[in-house]
Amino acid sequence: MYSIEAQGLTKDFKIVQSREGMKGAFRDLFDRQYRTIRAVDEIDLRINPGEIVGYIGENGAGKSTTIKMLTGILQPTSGDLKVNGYDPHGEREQFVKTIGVVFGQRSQLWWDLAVRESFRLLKKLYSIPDEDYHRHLNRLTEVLEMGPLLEQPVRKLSLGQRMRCELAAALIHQPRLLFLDEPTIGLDVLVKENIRRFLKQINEEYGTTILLTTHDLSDIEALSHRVVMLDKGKIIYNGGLPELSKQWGGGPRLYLELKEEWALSALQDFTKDISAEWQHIEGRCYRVGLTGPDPSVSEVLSRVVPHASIKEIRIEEAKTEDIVRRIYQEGVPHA
Ligand SMILES: Nc1ncnc2c1ncn2[C@@H]1O[C@H](COP(=O)(O)OP(=O)(O)OP(=O)(O)O)[C@@H](O)[C@H]1O
Repeated sequence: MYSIEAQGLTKDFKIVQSREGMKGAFRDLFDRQYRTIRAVDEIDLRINPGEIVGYIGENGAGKSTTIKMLTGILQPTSGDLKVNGYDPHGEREQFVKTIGVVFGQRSQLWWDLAVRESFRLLKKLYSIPDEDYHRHLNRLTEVLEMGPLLEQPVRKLSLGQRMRCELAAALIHQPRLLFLDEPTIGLDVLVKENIRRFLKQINEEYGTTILLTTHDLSDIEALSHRVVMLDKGKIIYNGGLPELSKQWGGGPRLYLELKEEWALSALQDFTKDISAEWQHIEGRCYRVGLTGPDPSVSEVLSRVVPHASIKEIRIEEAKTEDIVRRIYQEGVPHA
């Protein structure tokens, strides 16, 4: 059984379309016009138990809407959906016991209560047996180093401390599937690192499936086995991160500092029969993108060396962030 199995999953929102001017506003009062926005457009998605999948996309791509359907908050307009074997919206009561949710911006802890009291309430809510609760809470307290935080009211916690408690709250009932929305937003590097280590640990130890939505690609790089990229409600990439770099990274780039400044057109001339993209950085510094399958660094150098003297050479691998930004900007050509 898949943790998540969606087929043709779609969500439309009907929104009121306002007419212009005073007259329009007046007409709107009596005769409303609606427009439909397709936020999620027939997506097919299968996630196996134990996978960590990064769900990425630009603002407005439809990530939150998908997560809301997967967690049962929103009812899909059409399509088939099973999460942990349940229809998330239709069988909400049993279903929520099998998932954990952390939304970076929202808290599921009670602001004025001590952290331990919030956990007690969750124990009741999920009907967790005493023994399981204590064993699991002790383990979470140890791994997330929450000991000194348990008696403090939530409102007194720092963001990093609160996020650790949020994670514990989402996992207290040992869900098989964890949804994380921007789990490291606003956290400093050290806390981010700890949280990522913890997530890896629970994934390995308990086989918890994790679906992670984030704008911070280093979260994805550190954690995900697979990345699913959404654009205008459609999945445009579903695969590994290294493959993404290989497919759209444009290969390595060559950084050259020449002894003299050359006109870009002259340098382009040297390599005009191979797919090398020249860029003038500043002064005597240039960057050459090796985009096609054929050109190699040595090929480019062999064209340049007879004409121009080189002061410094560096090979730069394309960064995931740059690749993803490029895909967002240019789209996936053969999606
Ligand atoms: N309740 C709603 N009513 C009308 N339109 C909505 C509603 N929720 C989302 N939308 C629209 O659906 C589209 C997808 O929004 P969604 O919030 O799912 O994107 P997102 O990828 O999560 O973006 P972000 O990264 O900014 O959170 C957007 O065009 C948004 O304006």
